[in-house]
Amino acid sequence: MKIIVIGAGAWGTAVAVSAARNPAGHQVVLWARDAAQAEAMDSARENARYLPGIPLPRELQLRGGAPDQGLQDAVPQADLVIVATPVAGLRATLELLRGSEVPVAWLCKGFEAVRDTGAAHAFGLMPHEVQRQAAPHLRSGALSGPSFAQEVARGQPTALVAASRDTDVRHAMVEALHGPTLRVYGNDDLVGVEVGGAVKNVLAIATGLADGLNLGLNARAALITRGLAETARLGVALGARPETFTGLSGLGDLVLTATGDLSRNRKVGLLLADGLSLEQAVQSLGHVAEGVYCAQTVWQRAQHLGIDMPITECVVGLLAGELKPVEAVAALMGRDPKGELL
Ligand SMILES: NC(=O)c1ccc[n+]([C@@H]2O[C@H](COP(=O)([O-])OP(=O)(O)OC[C@H]3O[C@@H](n4cnc5c(N)ncnc54)[C@H](O)[C@@H]3O)[C@@H](O)[C@H]2O)c1
Ligand SMILES: O=P(O)(O)OC[C@H](O)CO
Repeated sequence: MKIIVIGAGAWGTAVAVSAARNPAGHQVVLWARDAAQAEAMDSARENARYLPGIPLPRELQLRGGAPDQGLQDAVPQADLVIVATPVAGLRATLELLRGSEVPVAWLCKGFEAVRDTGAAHAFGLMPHEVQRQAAPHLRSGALSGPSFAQEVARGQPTALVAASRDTDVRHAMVEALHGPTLRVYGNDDLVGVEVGGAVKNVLAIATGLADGLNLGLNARAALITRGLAETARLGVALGARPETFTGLSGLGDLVLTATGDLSRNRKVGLLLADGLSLEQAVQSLGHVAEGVYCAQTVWQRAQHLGIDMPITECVVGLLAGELKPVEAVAALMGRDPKGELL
């Protein structure tokens, strides 16, 4: 296959490396938005800024620059385009691909913040809703699941989920990436996969904070399980199937991100517990932590649908500086008793 990966951050680079190493012998181009970054990666054969220590396979081609500097000409020849920007860059990238017949997969995990577009809709959108506005005829889907870039790039065993309502798009994602160290499962529940991938980032901030405050392992397990319950409540209200939330993009990614110290979202929570401001925490990461940007929009969608998401509500209050950690704990523990399955 001919594969173009747009976005040379940690995850785009890891996925491009993995596809280039696939025994099927794909031709893979990694497209950085900055031509100088592409040149630096090409001469060092490493993405020193976003994925240091991982040699780029000889077969992987590095390109970069504005889309009119070759990207738009290359797309029609591709069999799959993978968009690896953060959610904030998804709309603009999909607008470039509007009209293309090539299957497109996005890797970002979050909901679009209203401020990204200035659009008049009342709340932030899920990635597939952004696609419907930006490139309505695109054949597309999401690639998600528990996957730290560093581990995928090192070839450590990983399982992903390829979500699309279009069977051919699911197959293109599986064909591009399924291999000896990467299992890619198909799922047609795009809403469920996107909700799981977005909300786990918010919940990982909560567990990072709880762990940083030494609230204990019981608290962490409670946040993960009750966090999954509120994720599923929102997802089902948005049209997802409940069983998706026990799958790779639900339970799988939540456990990984909430407990794995490679997570940037978890790190934000740990840094906030250390007393850093949100701005300092985000600055010190050097990478995107989508939970910071999508907590508010997840909460807006939940409110709009009348869905109770108490942990997300606390994270929103904490990130906005309206709630102190001790107040958040008191708010969660002080809720009225209720049935577990409600
Ligand atoms: N890193 C991981 O382990 C991992 C795994 C799975 C999914 N993801 C998701 O993939 C997405 C990208 O994450 P990452 O780890 O590569 O981030 P990163 O911070 O390592 O890199 C971000 C990349 O996006 C580019 N970028 C930033 N803002 C942009 C914009 N507005 N438009 C276009 N490009 C922009 C940057 O130049 C950089 O190349 C996120 O949504 C993240 O949640 C990451
Ligand atoms: O580092 P995080 O918190 O953005 O998480 C990375 C991946 O989404 C884990 O699956």
